[in-house]
Amino acid sequence: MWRRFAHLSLSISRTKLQSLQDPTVLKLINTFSSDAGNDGVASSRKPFITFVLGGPGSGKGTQCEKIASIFGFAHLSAGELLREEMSSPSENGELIRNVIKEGKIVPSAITISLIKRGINSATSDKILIDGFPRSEENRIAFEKIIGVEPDLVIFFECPEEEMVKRILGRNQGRIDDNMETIRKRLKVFEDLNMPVVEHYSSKGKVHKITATGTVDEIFERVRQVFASLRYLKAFLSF
Ligand SMILES: Nc1ncnc2c1ncn2[C@@H]1O[C@H](COP(=O)(O)OP(=O)(O)OP(=O)(O)O)[C@@H](O)[C@H]1O
Ligand SMILES: Nc1ccn([C@H]2C[C@H](O)[C@@H](COP(=O)(O)O)O2)c(=O)n1
Ligand SMILES: [Mg+2]
Repeated sequence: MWRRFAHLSLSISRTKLQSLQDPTVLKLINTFSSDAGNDGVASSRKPFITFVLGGPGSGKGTQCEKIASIFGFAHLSAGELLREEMSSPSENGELIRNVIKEGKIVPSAITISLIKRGINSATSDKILIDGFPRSEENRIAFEKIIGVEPDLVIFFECPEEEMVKRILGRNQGRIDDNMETIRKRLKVFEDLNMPVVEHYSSKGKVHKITATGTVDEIFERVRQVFASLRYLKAFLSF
């Protein structure tokens, strides 16, 4: 059985928590109302899963590194896992390369098997999944295969021109960091990824972060969300 990171309903009164009247805490109460576990990942623990979403170049990877180092999360970047798979002698390497170059989305079965492996080998039971799910198809497949919903969703909102500027300045030799692919990725983001954000928003799981300003200014907004989690954790002694 997975160990619940935050199984609020067992030990505390919802009314008592709501009496705190802190909007962030109230939102977080809703995020902790998830789902029964199953055998999608190693069955000894139930990780606390955060999906980190945002357009291409919105700063997901940059902020995840900071969250991981300060709050002790394991960071799994779907794009990074796919790039590693693409560069290894994998049977899916060629397919992944073509899909990434076209700015499209790799079939869910491939991405989820890489994420599942990452969750099972993570040394923390708090997991950030960066850049996933990218589509409703990704989301539905994850919930079916892994058997859980995320506890929390962080969404970085950033204007397109800022995202383009950041990607063109990234200089990491990525095959999709060129104007032709960026245009396609932006369209895929609007058409396929935004419905995922809307789905989780309707379930009260999304924390929208304004992703403009310096890395530190943005992290201060992010930090407040995760600090509230810690606060909740201390308050509840779970
Ligand atoms: N607040 C910021 N201001 C300026 N540059 C930034 C900021 N945050 C990140 N960057 C830079 O912008 C580029 C894109 O950031 P990052 O790789 O974190 O975005 P991402 O959302 O993970 O993008 P992708 O979806 O393409 O992987 C990087 O070169 C990063 O150093
Ligand atoms: N769930 C995902 C995540 C990523 N990809 C592919 C397509 C993306 O354009 C590319 C790069 O991802 P990023 O590093 O920008 O997060 O990887 C995918 O198909 N499915
Ligand atoms: Mg990234």
